[in-house]
Amino acid sequence: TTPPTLNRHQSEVTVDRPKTPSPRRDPPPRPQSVGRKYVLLHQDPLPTAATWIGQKPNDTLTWNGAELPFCYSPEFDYPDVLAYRDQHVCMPSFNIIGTLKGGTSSMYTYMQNHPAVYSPFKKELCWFRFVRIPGSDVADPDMLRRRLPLIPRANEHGITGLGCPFYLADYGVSELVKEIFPRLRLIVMLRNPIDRLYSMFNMRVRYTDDGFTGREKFEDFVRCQRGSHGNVMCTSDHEGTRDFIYESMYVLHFRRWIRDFPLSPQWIIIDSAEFYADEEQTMRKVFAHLGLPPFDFPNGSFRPINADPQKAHHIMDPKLRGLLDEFYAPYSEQLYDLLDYDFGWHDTDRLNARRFPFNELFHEDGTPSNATYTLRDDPSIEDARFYRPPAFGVRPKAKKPKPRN
Ligand SMILES: Nc1ncnc2c1ncn2[C@@H]1O[C@H](COP(=O)(O)OS(=O)(=O)O)[C@@H](OP(=O)(O)O)[C@H]1O
Repeated sequence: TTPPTLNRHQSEVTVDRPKTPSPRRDPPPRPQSVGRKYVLLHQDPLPTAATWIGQKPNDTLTWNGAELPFCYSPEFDYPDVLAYRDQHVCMPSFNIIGTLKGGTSSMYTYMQNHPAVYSPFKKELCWFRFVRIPGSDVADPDMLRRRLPLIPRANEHGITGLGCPFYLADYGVSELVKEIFPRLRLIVMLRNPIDRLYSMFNMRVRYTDDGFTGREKFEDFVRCQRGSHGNVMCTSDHEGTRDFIYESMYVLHFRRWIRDFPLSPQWIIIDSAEFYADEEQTMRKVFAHLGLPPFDFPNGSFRPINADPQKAHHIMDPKLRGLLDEFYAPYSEQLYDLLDYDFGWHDTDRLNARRFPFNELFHEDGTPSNATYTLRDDPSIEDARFYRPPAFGVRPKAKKPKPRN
């Protein structure tokens, strides 16, 4: 067939194709459940799910003696919105949807080392975050397909995938993913919620964006991230600046996501601590689960990406850490129940001896309740100075460069 002509200003491209049976009208049967709830990478043996990756071509291609998975083709089962350029766009097979500061950039980078993984334009193609902004040029559905790797027809063995760790905590993304990429592998890296929060804060201070000046103290930030007048944790109403504290309440995000994607081997859930401790072993398992042949990483491949260069720029007060431990423990425990796995993030013996009614802060569906809890109960935090970030989108003015003499 002649390749379709592409007009960038057209939103739909008509393609003349011979009348062959359409996989969209007559989709291949879904694989049966493999009997496990989901894939947590400590499980051994891993459930095999390689058949989910793509349609098998008639001719197989092997690499290092193993058969390679097949790049998703728009002809396979994707909606028209992505079906152009005929078979030449490789659709994502996986997306690292969370969690921010969980080691996602390293995971993404290490995955790109595999010869059968095609690299898209960049990691954070967060298409579903922007698709709903009316009147914005980023709402263009061409945005995603223009940035996906183009695969020559003869070389469609291999997969591609994206990394948008914002998605886990975003509202409304799971519905869109279900609509557009119903079989996307959802990779989530879960890090100790306090370390994640601290890492997130440090990055913002380092980059002085999102309204940060670079002089914020972690205590002030935690005390009132959203300027909620001294109420501890200042939980989000999901507007404006991202709520980093809320982002670490993983169970709330999972509850939303599993409405559209029940726990199944479509999920790959990774304990970041285990990944940091042995990157190679984790990568081996991720590749195996994606149906990719094993890959021997060259020496020196596991340099941490996005590491905070000045870890000690502001030391976390141990009392504050204790308070955050108390705050997050109930959410983490619910996560352990949901995933049937204890990440061991909190000092549970100490916490069992002292409990705050944090659950009252949220309704079952994760929306904040009117209940408040004040830090005044904690004698370690008395001189409250409230940090109030400016509204989202307001950036400090760029400094004018000094004129040279
Ligand atoms: N291999 C390895 N070993 C140990 N630690 C590692 C590794 N890879 C990433 N990291 C740490 O993960 C943090 C960055 O996470 P992300 O890449 O997900 O950040 S981002 O959301 O993409 O900005 C960042 O944490 P902090 O240094 O605490 O900020 C990285 O140091």
